[in-house]
This record gives sequence, C-alpha cells and structure tokens, in this order.
Amino acid sequence: MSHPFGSYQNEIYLNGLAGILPRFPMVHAELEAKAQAALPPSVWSYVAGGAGDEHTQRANTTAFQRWGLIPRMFVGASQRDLSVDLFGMTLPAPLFMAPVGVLGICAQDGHGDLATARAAAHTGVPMAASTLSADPMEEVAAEFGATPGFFQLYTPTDRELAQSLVHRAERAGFKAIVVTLDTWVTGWRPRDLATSNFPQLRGHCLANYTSDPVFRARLDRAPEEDPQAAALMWTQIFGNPLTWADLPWLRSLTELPLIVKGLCHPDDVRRAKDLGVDGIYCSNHGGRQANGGLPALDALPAVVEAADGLPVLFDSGIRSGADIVKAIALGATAVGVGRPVAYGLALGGADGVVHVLRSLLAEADLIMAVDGYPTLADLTPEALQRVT
Ligand SMILES: Cc1cc2nc3c(=O)[nH]c(=O)nc-3n(C[C@H](O)[C@H](O)[C@H](O)COP(=O)(O)O)c2cc1C
Ligand SMILES: CCCCC(=O)C(=O)O
Repeated sequence: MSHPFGSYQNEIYLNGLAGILPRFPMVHAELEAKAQAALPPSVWSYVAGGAGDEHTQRANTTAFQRWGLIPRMFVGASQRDLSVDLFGMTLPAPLFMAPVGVLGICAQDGHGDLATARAAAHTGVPMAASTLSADPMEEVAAEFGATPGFFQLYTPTDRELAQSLVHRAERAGFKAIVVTLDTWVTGWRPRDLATSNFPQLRGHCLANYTSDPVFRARLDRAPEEDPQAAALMWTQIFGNPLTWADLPWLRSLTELPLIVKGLCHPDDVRRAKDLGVDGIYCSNHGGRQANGGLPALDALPAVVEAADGLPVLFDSGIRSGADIVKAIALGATAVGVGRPVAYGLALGGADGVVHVLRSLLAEADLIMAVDGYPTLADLTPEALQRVT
C-alpha cells in the first residue's frame, strides 16, 4: 500500500492487539523529519518548538533513556493484555491522545480535529479534544464512534463561559474533563516570537468560542460579521490564573471525572486529591511552557506516590512503545502523546494518526512479549533499572 512513510517489507507481527494491528514500523526521528518537510516552516516551529532553548523539551525525551527494562524469561507471554480501566471505561491500551490545540493547521483541509477524532474511532485510543479547536466540540465528538473522548478545558476568566463549555462537553458525550492549569498564559517560545506566529494561529482555534452562546452574547456583532472583534474578545478572556480557591468551583461544574493537567509536585497532587479531583495528569506541557524544569518523567514517581491510588495520566516525551512501557512501570495509569499525533496528521490525515498510534502500540506490545511482562500489572518499578 502507499503511505507517507514509503513502503516497508517484512510486516511481521505476532499476537497483536485486537483491532490495533500496525501495517508498517515507525521510528520517531523519521516521522519528525518527514513532518518537518511536509509542514510550512511557521507551523512546524509552532508544533515542534518549546520554551526557551528547549532544554526541558529535550530532557523530556532523554529522561526515558535513563531507565532500562529488565527482561524476564520463562514467562510464556504469548498473550498480552494491555487493556486498562479508567474511570469505569475500558481502554484497549494505556494510551490516549494528549490535547493538542490548533490542530487544524496540521491538516490539509484545516479540519485536523475531526481527522484526529476519526483516528480515535478507528483505534479505540481516546482523544483529549482541546478547547482550541478549528471545529466545534460537538462535531469533534460526533466522530468518536464507540471510543470515549475527553474534553480539555482552558478555563476562561469568564466563569459563565467556562460553565457553558463544560456543559456543552457533557451534552456532546465527552466522558471526562481535563482542566489544563499550566497554560493560562503562553510560555516564552522564541520560535513563535521569531515567526510572529500567534496572530496567525488564532484564526484556527476559536470554533468552540464562536459557537458558544455565552461567548456570542458578549459580542456586539456576531463573529461571522466581525471576526476581529471575536478574536480580540478571546485574547481578553482566554487564560484564568486559577488558585486553589477556584478548585471547588471547577469541581462543581461537572459530575464527569475531573482531571487536572500540569501537576508535577507531590504537594499539589495531595491537595488536588483532597479537593476531590478524580485524576491527576502529570505533564510539563511537552516543555512548551517553562524551560529549566524537571523532565516530566522524573516527576512521575513522586506524583504517583502522592496520588495514592488515584489514576495518574502522564505525557511529555513519549516517542516510542518503549517509552509507554517505562512510564507505565513508573506508575502511570495511561500515557498521552502530543507532537507525534500532530506529525502523523500532517503526513497522512486520519490514516497518518492511526499509523502513529498503531506503531506505538505494536512496539509496546512486542516489548512486553519479548521482555516477559504480559500485563500492565506486571509492569512495576521493579521491572526497571536506572541506567545512569
Ligand atoms: C501544537 C501543540 C498544541 C498543544 N495544545 C494544547 C492544548 O490546547 N491544551 C493542552 O492542555 N495541551 C496542549 N498541548 C500540550 C500537550 O497536551 C502535551 O502536554 C504535550 O504535547 C506532551 O508532550 P509531547 O509533545 O512531548 O508528547 C499542546 C502541544 C502541542 C505540541
Ligand atoms: C495559548 C496556548 C496554545 C495551545 C497550547 O497549549 C500550546 O501551544 O502548547
């Protein structure tokens, strides 16, 4: 078959995940290089870039190399079970698509969110749909099929608008709300500053606002008539520097599972747990927000300990099946991928995303087979050894 990665021979695969069979291998460096070649330079800069000199972004990926999985023999791991229970949902594998805003710029037809949602439907891998979407959340959710979806909330300063967004997500059938705490203001991103990217991006991520009755009521003229005024309004209400005093209000917005994204300090985890969140999302936003921080993987063990049984989602730096296995062994309940999904989208639309997800899952599954860890429960910190 023809696909953006060229054709591969030797499509070997053993005992695959039901319905998630890879067709060809993927190595991240190759995916990245092809996506860079395919995307306009300013789009590439935005998606691939991070904060400052991107030290933390690089450290997110190299952190995985400091752990090695210790193979076990005589296990007979010919059948694996990667399924995981999350808030009462059974996922085929501990993998989801991290919320990625402005996905439309990575798709040739501008509808990257819809294409990604179709990939979720096809693979069973949930998508966390960003607030910053080129298509309204109702249309994104309509593409999910039987796969559960999460809605990621950027909490605006306008509380009534926040409530409206969450209630729309509930009505649209999303199964969890992920509130992102680390991006109420955009970090210092030299690549975007150099390309003056942000005004251009704004045209591709406001559909959830311009389709919202509360947002529309705040405008003198409808967004279709005066898009500039709508964009200006958005810049004024986008980011809310929430404090702990706001968490009970957030909690009161929904009975859906509430997950808080961006927690890396165990004290924050304990406090969030005490205030009734359902899940912790350990992430440093892929190194896009603050340079100089701890690689997210290094924060994970203490976060898991503090979460004390609460599900812990994790992202920032997952680039291979081996990375998935290691993050699960360090205690994550499920892991998210950000940039690789955007790259798959850029190269092959929904099929490209499916390809990326399948490749990640196939590699994770085969590592568990070869190394003798047939279930996720077998993947504990004792399965790993620190390399340096
Ligand atoms: C282009 C891009 C846009 C993003 N937009 C959002 C967003 O709208 N909401 C959010 O919570 N996180 C957003 N993120 C962060 C991701 O959810 C995730 O934390 C990060 O990409 C994980 O790191 P990785 O790219 O190394 O996998 C974005 C990341 C990228 C690359
Ligand atoms: C204003 C934030 C834009 C979306 C985002 O979260 C990101 O680019 O990382």
